[in-house]
Amino acid sequence: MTEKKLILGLALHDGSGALNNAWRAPQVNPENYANFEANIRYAQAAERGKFAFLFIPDFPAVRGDIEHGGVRNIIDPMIALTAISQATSRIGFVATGSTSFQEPFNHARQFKALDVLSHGRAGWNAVTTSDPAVAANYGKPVAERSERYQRAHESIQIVQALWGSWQKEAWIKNQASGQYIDSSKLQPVNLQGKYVASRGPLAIPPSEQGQPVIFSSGGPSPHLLALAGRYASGFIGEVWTIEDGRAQRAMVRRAAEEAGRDPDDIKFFAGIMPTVAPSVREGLDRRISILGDTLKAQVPQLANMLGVQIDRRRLDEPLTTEQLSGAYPSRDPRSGIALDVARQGWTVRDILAHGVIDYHPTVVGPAALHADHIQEWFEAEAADGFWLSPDIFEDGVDAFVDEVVPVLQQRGIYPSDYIGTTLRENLGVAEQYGLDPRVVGTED
Ligand SMILES: Cc1cc2nc3c(=O)[nH]c(=O)nc-3n(C[C@H](O)[C@H](O)[C@H](O)COP(=O)(O)O)c2cc1C
Repeated sequence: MTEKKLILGLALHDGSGALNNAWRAPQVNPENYANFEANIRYAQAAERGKFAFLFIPDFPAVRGDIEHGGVRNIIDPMIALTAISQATSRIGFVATGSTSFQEPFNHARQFKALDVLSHGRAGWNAVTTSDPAVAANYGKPVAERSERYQRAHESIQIVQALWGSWQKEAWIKNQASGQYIDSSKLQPVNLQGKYVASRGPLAIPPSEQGQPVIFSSGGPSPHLLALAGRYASGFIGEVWTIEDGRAQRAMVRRAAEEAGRDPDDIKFFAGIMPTVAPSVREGLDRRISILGDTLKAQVPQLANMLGVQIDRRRLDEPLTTEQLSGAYPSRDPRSGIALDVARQGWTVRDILAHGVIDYHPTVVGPAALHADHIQEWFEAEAADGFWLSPDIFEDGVDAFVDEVVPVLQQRGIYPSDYIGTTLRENLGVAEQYGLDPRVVGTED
């Protein structure tokens, strides 16, 4: 049995859950969007399950079907995590911050402050954000990709330099001598890039983990790989199959090596959207009762994925033999899974309730099924860990922690306790303070 243990993270966003319509589920308080106590409860449950981190995606704009679907975003990641940090002691916090719209000095200050007040548990998911609705909120156009990534390289380097600008031995705080700071160890960084700049220094001391950990998320474009390879300790991918996971994890590790780093210093995370229930049937029914008519609206997309006509009025019938023999997976990476589920003979409604159109693989059913999925991917080296988006946070986090986590622990692939007190220790990534001396230059 391998000594290496898998790592878990939990997505937090609107206080309801990852399912469409989660805010309408009877066990959910529809005010949870503005109710921080709910997020604190979920964080404490995840900590009971020894999760290494909470992950907060962020698209600061009104987008999507807000009229019926809810806001699908957290009010403010840094403020939410500040509150949560005071009600937890081990779990880490990875918040998204856009390099395209924030100044590096703001990022450096906020993330290091969170790191210090959480005693070394902060991480920054540095994204380039290409959503025009977000850009409009900052009064800017969406820059083209190479500019966004150049700005991202400059931003992360400036942020890390600012983090290191209060050197480890700078804080004398000698009440007898009267010397507070050794000012030779708190010096400006004087960094001027093409898009961003900062003089510094940043007046925040090191945390217990030195400085926050950097994460990257997205598809494996050459731009993103070059960024992640240089700076990221965690990479959140978007993969539906073990083969995809293996390929993307290998790409991310290679990118780290090419940047002069140890590939084990970047952990690859796959997503999973769990519905834990006593049986698959009960899990599907739980999802159907919440998803309601949104399932019917997904029928044309399913038909496209499988290359067949599907009549919306025949939602409660399986695909016919003719439909199945004519079906083939489209270019949509989820269509192979959809076809497998269809071939098992489920009705169209049930196929959709399996989450075949969700944005990460969905597992529905008893704990052992979830553990099998996770173990299979982990042992195939398709992921170092998973970030979970439970269907309904209110009872879905507890169900995963109380039912699935013990199975993973019994199988010897998940730790029975936290390795340490900092995010860096619990991810198993190297110490770093300031810039990484192994990493030089920006994107070619
Ligand atoms: C799992 C995952 C989570 C992401 N989270 C965010 C996010 O919270 N905010 C954001 O602006 N972009 C997010 N992204 C988008 C990516 O960072 C990136 O912008 C996207 O893949 C487009 O790539 P490009 O910038 O190279 O065009 C996420 C992507 C993935 C796969």
